[in-house]
Amino acid sequence: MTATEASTKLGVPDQLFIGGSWRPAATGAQLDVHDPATGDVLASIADAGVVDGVAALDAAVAAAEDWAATPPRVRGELLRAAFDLLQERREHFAAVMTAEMGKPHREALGEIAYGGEFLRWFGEEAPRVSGRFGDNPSGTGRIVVSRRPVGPCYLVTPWNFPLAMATRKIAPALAAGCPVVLKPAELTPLTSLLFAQLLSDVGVPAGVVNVVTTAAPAAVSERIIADPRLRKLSFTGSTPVGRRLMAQASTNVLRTSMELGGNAPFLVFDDADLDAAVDGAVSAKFRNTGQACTAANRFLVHRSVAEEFTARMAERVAALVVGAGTDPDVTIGPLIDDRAVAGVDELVSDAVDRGATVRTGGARLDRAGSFYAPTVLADVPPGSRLLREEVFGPVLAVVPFDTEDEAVALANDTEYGLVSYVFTRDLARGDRMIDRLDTGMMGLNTGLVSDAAAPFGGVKQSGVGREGGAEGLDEYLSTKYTLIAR
Ligand SMILES: O=CCCCC(=O)O
Repeated sequence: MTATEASTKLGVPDQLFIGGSWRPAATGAQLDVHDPATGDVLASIADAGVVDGVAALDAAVAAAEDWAATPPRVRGELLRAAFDLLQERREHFAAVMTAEMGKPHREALGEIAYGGEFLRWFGEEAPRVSGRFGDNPSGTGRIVVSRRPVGPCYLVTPWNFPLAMATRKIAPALAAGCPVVLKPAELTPLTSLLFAQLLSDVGVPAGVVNVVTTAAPAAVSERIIADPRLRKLSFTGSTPVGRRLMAQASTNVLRTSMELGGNAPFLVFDDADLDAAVDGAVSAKFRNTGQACTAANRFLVHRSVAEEFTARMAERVAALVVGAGTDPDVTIGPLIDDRAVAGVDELVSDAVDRGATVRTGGARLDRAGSFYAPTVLADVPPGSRLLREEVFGPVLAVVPFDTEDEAVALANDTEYGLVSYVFTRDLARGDRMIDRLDTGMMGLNTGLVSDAAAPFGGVKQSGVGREGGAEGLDEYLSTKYTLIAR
């Protein structure tokens, strides 16, 4: 089968979506998309260059005024229609996500439920944008504060959640009245093309959403970000790339939202409910095969329960079923590619060389595709790279601690500050952790915090800005103050 036939079989458009219509790349170039479970080519789609990126921005700029003037209720109802149609098409979306990203089918359905909620939530928020007014203190005029859409936005999304990261940006932008250019990751562009089709089918006007898929993201992004007509950049991805994009965005003083790397601590105190902690650890670590910025990276466990926790985790993790995401029994899919497998293996070898003990897993799986065995490591020594760097794979590293102060110091000993997880039955201690842990989000007795109604985001080098909740809409609005003279 040729790649193009495969693309047709997946039922995904294979061209760029610009100004409401599908078109090939100006150069005719094609980009191959691979199945991480087999390494086979899944589809061959348009590979945009700088010229296409500019055309997409042209289309967004042309649509900006009308979209900003579209009544908020109408914008909200389009988002709600997109939510409904996504539910109807969820099996198709799940199949495409599993094919291009590798996540197990049930996780793909979970991502559709999660990602869809951004459409529903921001559809409901669109008519609720409000301002304020009042007399100025000298009594010479009335202060009117209103909120306006920031203008054309450039949205750059990662490969690990191909739908949810797109809806988390597109939905608030559209609710606020901003047109967008979406650039999905080159490893997983198909879901975004399918989503562009869905938005077009529900009647989102031409030019409001444009999608450019490209194997040259740096060049395309640099050109779009340098364009003075762009007003906002939103990026989810690694901290090094985020830093570079922020520097580029500074030239035109763009509004930026950055969801960057994480190195989440997962604290288990001696009074924790260990059943809940083990369940929480499975979701905080093994969701998406550990490929999430929110994935727990360092399991800090009180010494008195460290052995029991580790033994129970090793048993649970050894029972996870690894394989192609299309197999309904599979709970752990492949990593995104072989480079990712090599990176995980390096970090595990480094920890083991320094004295960590492998309790289960610990090696690449000897089979075709990019698979790494779900792993539990005990007694990971300080100085191990695993404790400093984001693993982005199915590796759970346990570090024992003796006191609350030591646990907090270890948890905060990182340049990142996205999320932390705390398991304790002591409410006062849980409350103290809210103040003491330097992260933008915290799960107290839960291993999953993501929610369309909540502000997702980090502190320190995990980023700036929030996505989701009322705060997520603010990111796409600017504040306008008018003084009405008396
Ligand atoms: O890598 C970051 C993706 C965020 C996943 C989530 O929203 O839970």
